[in-house]
Amino acid sequence: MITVENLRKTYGDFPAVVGSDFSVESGEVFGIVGPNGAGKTTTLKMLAGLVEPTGGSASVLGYDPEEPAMRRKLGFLPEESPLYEDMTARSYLRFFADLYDVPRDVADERTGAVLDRLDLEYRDRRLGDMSKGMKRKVAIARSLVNDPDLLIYDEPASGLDPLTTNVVLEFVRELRDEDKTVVFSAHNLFHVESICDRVVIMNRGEIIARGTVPEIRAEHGETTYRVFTTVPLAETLPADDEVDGEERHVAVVDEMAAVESLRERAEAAGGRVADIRTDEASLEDIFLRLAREAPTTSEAEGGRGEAAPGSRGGDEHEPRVVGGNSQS
Ligand SMILES: Nc1ncnc2c1ncn2[C@@H]1O[C@H](COP(=O)(O)OP(=O)(O)OP(=O)(O)O)[C@@H](O)[C@H]1O
Repeated sequence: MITVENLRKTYGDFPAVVGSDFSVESGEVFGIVGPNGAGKTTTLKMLAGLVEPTGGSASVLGYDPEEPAMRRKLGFLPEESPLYEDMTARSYLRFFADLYDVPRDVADERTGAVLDRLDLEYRDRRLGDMSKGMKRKVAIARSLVNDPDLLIYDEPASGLDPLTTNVVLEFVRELRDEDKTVVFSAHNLFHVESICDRVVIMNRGEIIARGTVPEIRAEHGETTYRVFTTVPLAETLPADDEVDGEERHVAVVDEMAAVESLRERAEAAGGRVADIRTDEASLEDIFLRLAREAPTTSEAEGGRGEAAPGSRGGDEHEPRVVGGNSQS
């Protein structure tokens, strides 16, 4: 559905996207995640044909994104939706239906169903009098007016209250169930973790990790085990809770071999391992670590463009030493 090869964008001298490679399969929810300035919006705009790449290529729905035919098959939600303040939601959606040559009755039914699912009331209210969340829902309905197979959403839930965020994210999840493909950006990792099939993590214009959330966890995250024993061992500390009058001691280890060793020694000491709890790194933990390991700003300013094309996932992404000091 989307193939991106060594896609780059430089604004003047500033490399906003330094060479992305990824593909999005039909029916996926694909997340592009990263902090402010990572290059997410620039990437999405290149896919939507709104920003011309400086280099590399993108194929979207089998088209070059610049081709008008592609845009008719796409639903794009910009980060800030430019809504016409004096129009009502209804007239605004009809206006876009006309632009896409969608008959009004079809458009009314289609967008009405979307707004029902998004719980938007007051459809005859001026857009200028609507809250941010309401406007976002209208913009989402607008993105579906032409019944596209592919949706590109820039930060769909950014700045919304928790309830509205849930409604919007749940809606995105449901789009997948209807065989739509969704590519969306977020800086809130929780949003991505809960609904994406696959993600790329971007930082300072480059992709620093990619895969399903479990794959990224396996590759970049640390799993630790809290092992509860009924007898004290060299590396255990007393645990707060007793269970049925039985003492609990706890050790934190990061390998199954260490868990086994604790088990053997607890049994040798007349006790046992009573419980093992696994703590998995959240995407947030992994992201913070990867971002720390990424180039410093000084390297980024002079060196984003020198980066090898393509992803820097996996072994390629060793912490790099800058000016003799690695980031700590
Ligand atoms: N039109 C432009 N001219 C010059 N620089 C730009 C332009 N658009 C974006 N940039 C710069 O490119 C970098 C990437 O911006 P981009 O908007 O793609 O990031 P982002 O990940 O979407 O960030 P945010 O979460 O803040 O929206 C930023 O440093 C930004 O200042």
